[in-house]
Amino acid sequence: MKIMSDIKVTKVGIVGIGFIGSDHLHRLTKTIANVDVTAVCDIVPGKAQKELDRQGLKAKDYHDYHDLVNDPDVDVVVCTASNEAHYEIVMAALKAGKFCFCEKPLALDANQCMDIVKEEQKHGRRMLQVGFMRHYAPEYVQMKKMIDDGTIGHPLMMDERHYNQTQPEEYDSSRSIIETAIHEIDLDHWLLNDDYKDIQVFGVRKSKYVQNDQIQDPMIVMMNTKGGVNIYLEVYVRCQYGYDIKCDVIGEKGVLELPTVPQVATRLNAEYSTAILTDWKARFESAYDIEFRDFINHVSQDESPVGPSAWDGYIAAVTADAALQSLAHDGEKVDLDFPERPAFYVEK
Ligand SMILES: NC(=O)C1=CN([C@@H]2O[C@H](COP(=O)(O)OP(=O)(O)OC[C@H]3O[C@@H](n4cnc5c(N)ncnc54)[C@H](O)[C@@H]3O)[C@@H](O)[C@H]2O)C=CC1
Ligand SMILES: O=C1[C@@H](O)[C@H](O)[C@@H](O)[C@H](O)[C@H]1O
Repeated sequence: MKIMSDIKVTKVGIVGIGFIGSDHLHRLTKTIANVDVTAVCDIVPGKAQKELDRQGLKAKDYHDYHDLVNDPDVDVVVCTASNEAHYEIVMAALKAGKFCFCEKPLALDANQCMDIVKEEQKHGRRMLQVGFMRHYAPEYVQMKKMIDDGTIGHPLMMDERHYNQTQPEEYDSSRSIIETAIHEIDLDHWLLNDDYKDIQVFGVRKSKYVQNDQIQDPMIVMMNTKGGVNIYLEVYVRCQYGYDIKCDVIGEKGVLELPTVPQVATRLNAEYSTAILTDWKARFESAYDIEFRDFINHVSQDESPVGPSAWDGYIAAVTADAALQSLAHDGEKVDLDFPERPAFYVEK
């Protein structure tokens, strides 16, 4: 007797095969069930094919994302290209009527994000998810639940750190905000169930490891929420020693502390030590896995994705635009005001 399976294989095309594109390619072919990566694309000739070969995979290799987006063998577009290419790739995917997963930031600024929001709404249902994977990290999910439960009373302050070991030489202040701090910008109001009231961004003494004058590194981001919570975030993208993410939520009765990834501690030669990770791949591995499982589960059934939305991408971009404005004006406080979340983007 032949057993019929109703499990549908989702045909995915990935645009941008750099650091995270390669990682998601591996994830979608080796970790997430019922996915066929039918096509890849990178603007640099040969780059995507080299990665396919390295991972022992076969897929169509395009150099122009339009060809991938319009390929009938691609049902879902995953955009892992550089920030400046997100807008055009996402718009093309939406215009072609395809579900789309776009890495953060959704686009370069709030205007571009609003265009995407409007394009998505033409479909009458959500078609897009943004790669704010921390919403899926079990430790942040637990923190949110404890904040909602009132475990520490009302949150009063947040104390955060977003340190990268290093970044490419051309990394500038704008990227520190729209590519690095954007994670906390997106995450904190979600954790707190609150909206931002204002933001301030300023530099401190520069690290000697900063080679260009286009970046302020480290920089301090401060936000106040409408509910009166003060958020303090250090962004330091060339800290040299490792990848270090801190998130303390200080409440009326206690403190919630984000755990670091479990590492075996060593007691040896009169020393007690634990390793610190060096990049986001290992630090948020389970979050990326859960995120893609959820996204694929929905779109494979022709259902809208339910993870971070284009509206979340837009809210983050409005905040990031204000952050850049503050940095350009020596850390002046910039007020924030957001339009009401449209019904289209309210969770059902
Ligand atoms: N959620 C997360 O934790 C992470 C998200 N990201 C995001 O993913 C994106 C990519 O980051 P990385 O992989 O680190 O950068 P990368 O520079 O290593 O890779 C980007 C790739 O996109 C390609 N590309 C650029 N424009 C293109 C176009 N028009 N068509 C096709 N390919 C194009 C580049 O040639 C490059 O290979 C960024 O937007 C970044 O913010 C990156 C790392 C972690
Ligand atoms: O999203 C990411 C990168 O694009 C970004 O460049 C890093 O700073 C972040 O830590 C990482 O999570």
